[in-house]
Amino acid sequence: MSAMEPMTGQAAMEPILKVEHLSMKFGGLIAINDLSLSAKRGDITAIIGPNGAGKTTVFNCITGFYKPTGGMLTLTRASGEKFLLERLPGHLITDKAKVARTFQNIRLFSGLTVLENLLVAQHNMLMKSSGYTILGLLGFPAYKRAVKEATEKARYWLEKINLIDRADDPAGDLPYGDQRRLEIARAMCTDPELLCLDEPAAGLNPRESAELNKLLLDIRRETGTSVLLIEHDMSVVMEISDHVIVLEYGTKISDGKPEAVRNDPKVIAAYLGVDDEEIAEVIEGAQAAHAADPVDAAVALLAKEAVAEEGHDKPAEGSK
Ligand SMILES: Nc1ncnc2c1ncn2[C@@H]1O[C@H](COP(=O)(O)OP(=O)(O)OP(=O)(O)O)[C@@H](O)[C@H]1O
Repeated sequence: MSAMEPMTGQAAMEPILKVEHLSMKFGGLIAINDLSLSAKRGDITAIIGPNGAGKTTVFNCITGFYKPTGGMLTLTRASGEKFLLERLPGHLITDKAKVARTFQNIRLFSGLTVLENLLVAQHNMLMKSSGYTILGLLGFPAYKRAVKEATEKARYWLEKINLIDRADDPAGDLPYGDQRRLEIARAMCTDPELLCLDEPAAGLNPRESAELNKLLLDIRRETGTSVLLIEHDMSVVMEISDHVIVLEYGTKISDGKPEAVRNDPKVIAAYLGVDDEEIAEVIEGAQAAHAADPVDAAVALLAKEAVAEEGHDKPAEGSK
């Protein structure tokens, strides 16, 4: 298969993203080990897992920042066109495969205005309409039309994220939560079919996390964009995801609906750093004791035990 392939009739039914036998090594470290997963078109799919599980590495492989050591990443657009992401240069992953991303650390142009940040995102489209010439930039009607359209699109997204009143302020002056939403708006200005968000709720307070949930659900409903999300904030993951994939040490340990994953002893064990058989036993105990939410009760009990154990291990204050 070439990096770009024409549509087939079946294609629109296929998952938007299929990752097959992905592996990524950094020297002797195996960050991703034979990982396969898929994301359904129109779904919000979350990738979760403890620190260092390999989530960002998967994103970096999908978005062309890393060339994987092995495996295949197939993006199928709604038109049926297929792209092998591991073979595409980064700029074509955005322009042709229509994948956009945000980063764990905010990467806005803080000295540019809020509106300008959204226009820069559309730079490639504007350059194309100028015919890549100075004359084009000066007078081409197509260019003028493209600038008008780009500004309209930017303003549309600023309305959506409630930042239209701050359009002319430097992006760096915005509060942190607003900058996070602006990054999402910037990604949406490239008209992605797959939006990859790396910890969009990091550093947000509960009100801002709730706003983020609403924004992502609105995006999905109004544009049909598929969302792939890395997130540690379980209030975001559990409330808006259709499908959750859990990684640990670069491999998949669970995959399913949010509720099923939340109750999976393997997942709880990975997060608490304990044995999954022990978790299963404690959950059974909580069920037998008729706890309202046996999983919550089991997690609370194990977390309490872990804290008590840690306190026990610590030398008494004042001792050397
Ligand atoms: N460029 C790199 N060079 C060397 N090792 C790397 C590189 N990128 C990631 N790693 C290693 O790969 C493993 C997975 O890292 P990754 O950042 O993908 O995990 P993560 O699940 O996103 O973690 P977190 O939740 O803390 O962001 C870690 O052991 C990390 O140190």
